[in-house]
Amino acid sequence: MKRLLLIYNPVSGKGSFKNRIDYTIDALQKNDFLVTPYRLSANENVGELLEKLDISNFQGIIAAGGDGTLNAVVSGIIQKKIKIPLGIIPVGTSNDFANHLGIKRGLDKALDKIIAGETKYIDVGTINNKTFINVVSVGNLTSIAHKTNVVVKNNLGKLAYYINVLGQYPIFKPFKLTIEVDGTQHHEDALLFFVLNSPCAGGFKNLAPHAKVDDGKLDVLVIKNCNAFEKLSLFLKVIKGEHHSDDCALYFQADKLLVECEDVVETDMDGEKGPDFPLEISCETQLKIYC
Ligand SMILES: Nc1ncnc2c1ncn2[C@@H]1O[C@H](COP(=O)(O)OP(=O)(O)OP(=O)(O)O)[C@@H](O)[C@H]1O
Repeated sequence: MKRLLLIYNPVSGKGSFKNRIDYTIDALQKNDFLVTPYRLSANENVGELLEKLDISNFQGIIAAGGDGTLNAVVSGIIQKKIKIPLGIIPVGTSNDFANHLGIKRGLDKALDKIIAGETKYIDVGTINNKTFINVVSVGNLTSIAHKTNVVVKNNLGKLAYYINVLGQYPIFKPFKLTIEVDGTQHHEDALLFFVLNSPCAGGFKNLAPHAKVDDGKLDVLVIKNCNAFEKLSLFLKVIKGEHHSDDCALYFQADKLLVECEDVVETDMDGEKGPDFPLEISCETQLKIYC
């Protein structure tokens, strides 16, 4: 039998996966996989866990949770240079990254991908020596994500987040960014800043319309400071994925960038608090996933 390590987050999304573990083990066992479940703790270092477990006994790792769980597990895999494939069971609130990979909600669909055993390599981002799988963001959107009450978020899902975004969008505070790419510096008075691996983030499906997870590049999007009318018009374009050529947006691709900020603003990576400025961001490593 092939051995799989199943790392699950008991609170992701509505916390429902913990009631589906027996079903998951049964489905995989019927297909000749022996499953070792592991219950993730808040802020756990998965790299240390993988070292303790002697991962050479396993043929694959599964992460069951949302984007934050995926970030924790992928960080451990990259940190310990582990080469076995990763399976994803998307049971978080947004699951932006899994959605883009075509791994839809629904346990059976996710398990089918693991059982079928097909794999591919995808890009992973690095920010100040930490790993991100989907997105780095800066700006008020980030503090809204961090401040959105977990209980409310789990009950209302993305709606709680959108209500907060819409309420606070008119009063987003601008910040002064310098982005250095290939020897060129961009100076921007920004409202929001994103570096994306996939096109989807924050529940928006086309935030980076040209992004591909396996092109060795990251997509950079700056929403510039603009007047109230331009803000509203841009927000509507973002929903349709038509914002990237707008005068109030700067959008390009890069494999390496250095970002400095004159103001004090929070950063976010994959929905969790990110490092402080300056940010050294690159797209370097490739991750093998069941897909
Ligand atoms: N056992 C646990 N108890 C409480 N919190 C946990 C536990 N394990 C992990 N966490 C926390 O869960 C968060 C990650 O949640 P995750 O992103 O998977 O779900 P989500 O927010 O519902 O989904 P998404 O990010 O896709 O919207 C991290 O902050 C992590 O520290």
